[in-house]
Amino acid sequence: MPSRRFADGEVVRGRWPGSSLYYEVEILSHDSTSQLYTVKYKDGTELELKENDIKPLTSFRQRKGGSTSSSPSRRRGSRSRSRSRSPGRPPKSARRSASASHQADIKEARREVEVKLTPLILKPFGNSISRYNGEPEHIERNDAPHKNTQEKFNLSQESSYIATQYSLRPRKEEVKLKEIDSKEEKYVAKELAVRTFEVTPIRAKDLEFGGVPGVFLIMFGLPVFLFLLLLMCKQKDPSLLNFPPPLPALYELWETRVFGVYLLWFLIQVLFYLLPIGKVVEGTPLIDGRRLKYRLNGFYAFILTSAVIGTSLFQGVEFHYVYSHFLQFALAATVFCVVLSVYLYVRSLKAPRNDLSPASSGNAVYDFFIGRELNPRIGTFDLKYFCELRPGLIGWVVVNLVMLLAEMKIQDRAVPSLAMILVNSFQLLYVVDALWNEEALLTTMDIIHDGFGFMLAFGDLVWVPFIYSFQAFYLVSHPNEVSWPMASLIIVLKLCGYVIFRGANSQKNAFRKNPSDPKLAHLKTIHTSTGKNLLVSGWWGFVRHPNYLGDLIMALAWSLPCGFNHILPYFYIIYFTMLLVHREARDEYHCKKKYGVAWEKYRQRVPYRIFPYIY
Ligand SMILES: NC(=O)C1=CN([C@@H]2O[C@H](COP(=O)(O)OP(=O)(O)OC[C@H]3O[C@@H](n4cnc5c(N)ncnc54)[C@H](OP(=O)(O)O)[C@@H]3O)[C@@H](O)[C@H]2O)C=CC1
Ligand SMILES: CC(C)CCC[C@@H](C)[C@H]1CC=C2C3=C(CC[C@@]21C)[C@@]1(C)CC[C@H](O)C(C)(C)[C@@H]1CC3
Repeated sequence: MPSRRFADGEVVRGRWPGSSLYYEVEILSHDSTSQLYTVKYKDGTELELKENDIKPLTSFRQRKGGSTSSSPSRRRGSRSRSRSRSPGRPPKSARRSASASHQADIKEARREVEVKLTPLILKPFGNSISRYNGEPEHIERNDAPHKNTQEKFNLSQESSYIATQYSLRPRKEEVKLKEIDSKEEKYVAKELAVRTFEVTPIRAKDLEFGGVPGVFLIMFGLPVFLFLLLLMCKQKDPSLLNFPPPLPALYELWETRVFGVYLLWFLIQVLFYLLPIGKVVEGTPLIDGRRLKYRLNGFYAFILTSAVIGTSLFQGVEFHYVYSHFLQFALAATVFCVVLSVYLYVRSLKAPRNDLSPASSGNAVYDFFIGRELNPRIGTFDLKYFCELRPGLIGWVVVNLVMLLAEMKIQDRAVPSLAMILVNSFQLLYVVDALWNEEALLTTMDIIHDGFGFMLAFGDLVWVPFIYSFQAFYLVSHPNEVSWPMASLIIVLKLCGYVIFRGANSQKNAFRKNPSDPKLAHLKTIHTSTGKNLLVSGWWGFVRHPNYLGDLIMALAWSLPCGFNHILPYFYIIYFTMLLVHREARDEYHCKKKYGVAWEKYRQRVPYRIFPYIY
């Protein structure tokens, strides 16, 4: 049996995941199978660390004068000393051979970070590690003056993560220091990136979606369920009490021409994605400090697609073909998604460990579903990012348009029904909003946490275009007349949902981008030991996931135009409630791990998750 180096109860220094910082931790236990130590940070956060990420207290060589207990001013003194070793001052490395200097620099950088940022340094600031995170006195107004330009701040904000980890200085000073330090920290992060970061395999108990049996069921069940729903919806009486229609044989559903049209659609979107228009931004830092670049041109892709669709309509292209072959298109998309998932899994086997998703487990079935590789790319082409917003999401709008035209044709209408117009415009607003705020996607769980595997491939390429368009599909064969007063009420509901959804998402994105944004000065925050704070007022003080609440209200407004004759058009809101309740639980789990006691405090301050006074 392999021996362990540290005993339970021993106080050591543990590396904070994703950074090079070492904090005082207590060893709680050790798992001999996974060889992981469960450690507790002073703010109560419990994490599992590898032995390599733990160091005895004695191994931390202190700077002369014992800087770990230094006062704020002395600390800054130590900063300026460290700056003298930044790339801006080459002599040291210039004196050495390239590889020797490289290695030595890494060593130096590591020692630098370890010594400079020991938690003891910050004691005089009432740091969250030495005090209960998020206590009332730590809840402060977000009213720091905004001195720096947005651009400057953005540059330093994420990359100076290391420097701000435990710092609770006045914000004014903080922002200045962030700027000064950003270059240095970037350098350190870059150098440290050469070390391989081992993705810790998560244990069976941490598997989400019901583990291996759960994901197995989802992978086989969802496509079958999709076809059943579509077939049911096509029935004259789509009551759930009716026996579900038999699934047609695969050969009846397969049409090579349809698959060709689907491929053409996909390739057009690839082409638009590759156009060198739109600004390039950096994603959130990866586990090894790197930040990937993303071009934001989703909105342009949408405009170009609209132009192509408009021209095709004008040229008399028969869009009814999509409606009359809807099941065939769903199958073509499913087949494409399966092939893509297999490709993603196979290529992930060659991916460096650094590139694996934190959600991956080491189990082949589970990883095929959740995605093994976090950001699979071919050159600069980011497969996950592309699929999340382009072929499926824009495809959804096109499918809705197809349904609108089909309704006019089948019901022999000169103009579409009010119900169809409402559904089309509501969902168009949702998609345009997503593309307009494309950058916000970079901070979602899908991009940061989940890999790219069957789950997102199927969700993005099949589920979104063929299930999210379900209301419009339903209205083609089940007309519903909506009165104007009813329509007005539904519009008000949709707008309320949208205001909450957009308000909450924009507030959080603005805060994450620039916590000193003067527009957010009135908001209260809780400090956390990671350096990122949590909003506790505004939308995020209302419930813990106000964006989900807004999204669900909008989802209800999408179903109401279909009337109350059948439950089928309400499938979306039922599914979506389940998805978001589950997603909220996943996010809660991650935030608890990330923020420890501060998250607990946030939960106390904001007790409801999604629905105020209900849940
Ligand atoms: N239409 C659809 O099918 C779907 C739509 N969505 C929508 O996508 C959007 C993004 O959703 P999702 O990625 O799940 O999650 P969120 O956008 O809600 O992001 C959750 C993260 O926000 C941060 N956070 C949580 N609480 C606070 C707080 N009080 N103050 C500041 N930051 C906080 C945390 O990350 P950190 O602290 O690390 O920044 C947390 O992990 C939502 O609007 C959702 O409705 C999602 C799924 C499906
Ligand atoms: C069926 C599967 C088990 C689950 C599939 C889930 C996916 C359909 C969703 C997961 C997260 C999504 C997001 C959006 C669409 C649905 C999926 C892919 C989103 C692009 C919709 C538009 C929003 O404005 C958004 C915030 C950009 C969404 C991001 C998450």
